[in-house]
Amino acid sequence: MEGNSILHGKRILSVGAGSMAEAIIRGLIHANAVDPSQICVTNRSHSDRLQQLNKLYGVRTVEGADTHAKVRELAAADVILVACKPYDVANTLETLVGKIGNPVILSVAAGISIPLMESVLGGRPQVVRAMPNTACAVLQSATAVAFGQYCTEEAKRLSQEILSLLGTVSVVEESKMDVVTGVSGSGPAYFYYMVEAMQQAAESMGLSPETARTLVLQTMTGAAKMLQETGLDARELRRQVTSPNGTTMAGIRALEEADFKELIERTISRAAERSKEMGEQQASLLVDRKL
Ligand SMILES: NC(=O)C1=CN([C@@H]2O[C@H](COP(=O)(O)OP(=O)(O)OC[C@H]3O[C@@H](n4cnc5c(N)ncnc54)[C@H](O)[C@@H]3O)[C@@H](O)[C@H]2O)C=CC1
Ligand SMILES: O=C(O)[C@@H]1CCC=N1
Repeated sequence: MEGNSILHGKRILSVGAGSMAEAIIRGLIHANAVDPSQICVTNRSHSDRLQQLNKLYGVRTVEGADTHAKVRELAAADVILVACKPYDVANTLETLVGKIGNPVILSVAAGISIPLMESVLGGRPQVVRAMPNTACAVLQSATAVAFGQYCTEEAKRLSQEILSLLGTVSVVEESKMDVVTGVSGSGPAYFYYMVEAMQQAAESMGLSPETARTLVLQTMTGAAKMLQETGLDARELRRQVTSPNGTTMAGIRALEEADFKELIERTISRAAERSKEMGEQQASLLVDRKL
């Protein structure tokens, strides 16, 4: 662990202990970027889940109901990772008001806008909205980030440092976050779906499950490495696989007949729309509550 890192001695409190919180915690611990004692996790319920995270990663935990300990953790936090479901964000942030200093509020919640979070927190909170993906767990996330109006340079550097330990970081305008969510937040699931489909097809055509898994996984990994390491774009790499009138051409033709590119556009667009919709729902609930 680097003693001179901007993360040195910083306290990170994760509000939420689900898949995304675990992916980030696992990544930070595996990157050897923080000492487990710098991370504390809290959850609304399920103390067995907190115990599990403590056992797996050595992080500290506080139970939702453990009020004194929680108040202490909130007051001391340098970064509060908001990793609960989008519909829980506003209520969760409300419970922080008056109990926190001026930490970086690092939200990974899909759809929930920076202005909404700023308005719930009141004052001049340092809100950072990020959209990582679960590959944080293996330090390969494609993360996009947008900064709120009250973020200091230090807050921007701190959040970027944390996120860049977990993979690539692209700074975007907040208005692009729904699209980002459709592309790279949900993206791993499309990829896994493709893997499932290829494995299923391979098995139904007579390959053993083990052979199907090995061939499909290595094909995906090899193709991803070719994209990264050759610097060639996908179209050129595809051309190199496609012999005139050969097998690949026959396979690609089936994808074209099914309008594969249009299907992918629809897939990303639906996910992006859902992100926008979730944000709008939460914003209107908040307006209703204030009336
Ligand atoms: N799963 C993914 O691939 C990605 C998820 N996200 C975002 O991450 C967030 C979490 O998603 P998941 O981890 O998949 O959900 P999840 O359902 O696995 O975890 C959410 C956790 O938050 C806890 N929680 C709810 N309210 C709380 C409160 N007031 N205090 C403490 N804990 C509370 C719940 O008990 C639960 O453990 C969501 O907002 C999602 O949009 C973002 C990028 C990718
Ligand atoms: O499915 C979801 O809503 C979350 C956000 C991006 C990936 N998973």
